[in-house]
Amino acid sequence: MFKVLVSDPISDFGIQLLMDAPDVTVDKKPGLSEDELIGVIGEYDALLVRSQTKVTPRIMQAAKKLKVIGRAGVGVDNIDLDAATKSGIIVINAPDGNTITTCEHAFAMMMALARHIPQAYVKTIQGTWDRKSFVGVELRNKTLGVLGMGRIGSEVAKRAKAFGMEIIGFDPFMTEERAEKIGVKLGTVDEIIRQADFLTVHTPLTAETKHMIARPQFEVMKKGMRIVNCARGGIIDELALVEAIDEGIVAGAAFDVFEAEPPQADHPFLTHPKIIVTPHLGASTIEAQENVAIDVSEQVLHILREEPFKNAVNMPPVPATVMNKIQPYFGLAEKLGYFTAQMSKGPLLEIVVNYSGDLAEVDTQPITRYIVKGVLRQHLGSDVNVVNSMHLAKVRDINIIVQQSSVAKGFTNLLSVTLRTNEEERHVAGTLLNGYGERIVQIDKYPVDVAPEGHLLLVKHNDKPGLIGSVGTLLGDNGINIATMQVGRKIVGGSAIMVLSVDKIVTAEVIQALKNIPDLNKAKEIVFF
Ligand SMILES: NC(=O)C1=CN([C@@H]2O[C@H](COP(=O)(O)OP(=O)(O)OC[C@H]3O[C@@H](n4cnc5c(N)ncnc54)[C@H](O)[C@@H]3O)[C@@H](O)[C@H]2O)C=CC1
Ligand SMILES: O=C(O)C(=O)COP(=O)(O)O
Repeated sequence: MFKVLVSDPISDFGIQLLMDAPDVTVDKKPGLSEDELIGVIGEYDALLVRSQTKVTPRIMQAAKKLKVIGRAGVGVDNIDLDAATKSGIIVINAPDGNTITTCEHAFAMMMALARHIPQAYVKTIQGTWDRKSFVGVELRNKTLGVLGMGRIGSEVAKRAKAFGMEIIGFDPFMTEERAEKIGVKLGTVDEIIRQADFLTVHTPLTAETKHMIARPQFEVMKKGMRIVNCARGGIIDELALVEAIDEGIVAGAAFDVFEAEPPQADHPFLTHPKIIVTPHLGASTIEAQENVAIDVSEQVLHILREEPFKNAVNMPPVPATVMNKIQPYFGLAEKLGYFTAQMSKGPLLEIVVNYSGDLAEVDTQPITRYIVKGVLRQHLGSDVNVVNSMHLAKVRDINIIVQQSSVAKGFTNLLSVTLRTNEEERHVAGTLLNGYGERIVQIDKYPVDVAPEGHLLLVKHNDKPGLIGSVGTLLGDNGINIATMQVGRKIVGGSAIMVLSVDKIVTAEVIQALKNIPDLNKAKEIVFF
């Protein structure tokens, strides 16, 4: 039974899928402190959060069973991604479910700012009928600067067009064609801040975007411009903004997010007459909360059940079309890595992976993660997974070389793994055969055809008459049934290998007895999972 902890308020309707799953129990414990979370996290397989729960390295260390952290929303800046990756915990988010809701909130904030709605409301309900102090401005014919033209920024731009605004945007990934399609002029950050009557930011908070709007930017802004931040606190320097408003450069600001949340009681935004604020409500609609909770619940369930999943934040993104092509190789990749590692002696220095045939034409990074996972699992067991395999190899100074070639030695696809240790170099190649599934087709220099499953016995010997019979007799005498047998050799009478799939474990004594057979050079049992 998988245990899921929900530590922030997340839509019940959205997590119904998890609550109904027969193999899952869900505990809702919103508002736990870091220490409280550390106290309970050890028993959980999955953690579901929004932005309140700060998932720190200390929590991750205590989370011995945790496989996945699901963020019911977009921003994952409350989750220490490096610590998650090192601990092999998959972090997923729900990037699409709150786009429109947050865009609408940014728009509501921009309109409230233009027409002083919050300030006018307060005065009116206090009994003052003040029509002079709240003369606003129209949005029509104003220039809206949009920094960050991803999902939310693009939707804001589309709506601004309907209000008759000119839009000038910047995003490192925005092409001229796409900008033209949504009616946005592209500009540099400098051009945007000089021209904007309204400026709205929709980037994540990164080292690059932190304080991207600060004193030097305020100094060149159009006098009387207005600023909206419904993305992340810290993109705009809060103290520099207050100064810019007090100096008359900025006419007003609307903020949904703060550098520290919740802000201290004496935060200058909370009392400034020209700044309006909301308590991080951008994603807070019934629709968005249901959407993100459904999305994240579906993916968490897939991860717990070891099924394919999407929206991982601490793994490279793979488009669905590519994923469909590469996913069938994941099992083979891990088995090849595991097989080669079991064959090898000595500390591992290098893993060389070669993709050929069909595999040379797709992004195979995720397959490499499975190979490395297979290699490392021999010694690290369940501590290694596809999230941390590359990291664990790196910290052990294991070099990973990935090669591609279009020729696949007669196969439509071929995946080969070579391990270099300080003692030897071992090599295994496999393929996915239509109708037959996973096959190992080469071991070191020998061609074979073996299904990577169960127990295999790998024997190196000299190609001499009677040797196969001796091996069969010895195994038979020890009650070990041979299911299949493959012999591979390069030249008649030269060195050869035998791969036997056997029905039960071959004990150390039997291995030793095999090694005593004349002309039998090596015997090794290989197991699969
Ligand atoms: N207030 C709230 O409750 C909510 C806030 N958010 C926040 O809104 C922001 C945007 O979310 P989405 O549009 O869904 O993300 P997104 O990933 O679709 O878009 C972000 C865009 O920012 C761009 N970007 C990154 N660095 C940049 C830079 N230096 N200059 C200009 N652009 C840059 C990226 O290329 C990307 O296109 C995120 O920070 C997210 O956490 C999202 C949902 C709710
Ligand atoms: O999705 C995001 O990035 C948000 O900021 C929304 O945060 P929340 O889930 O409302 O705590």
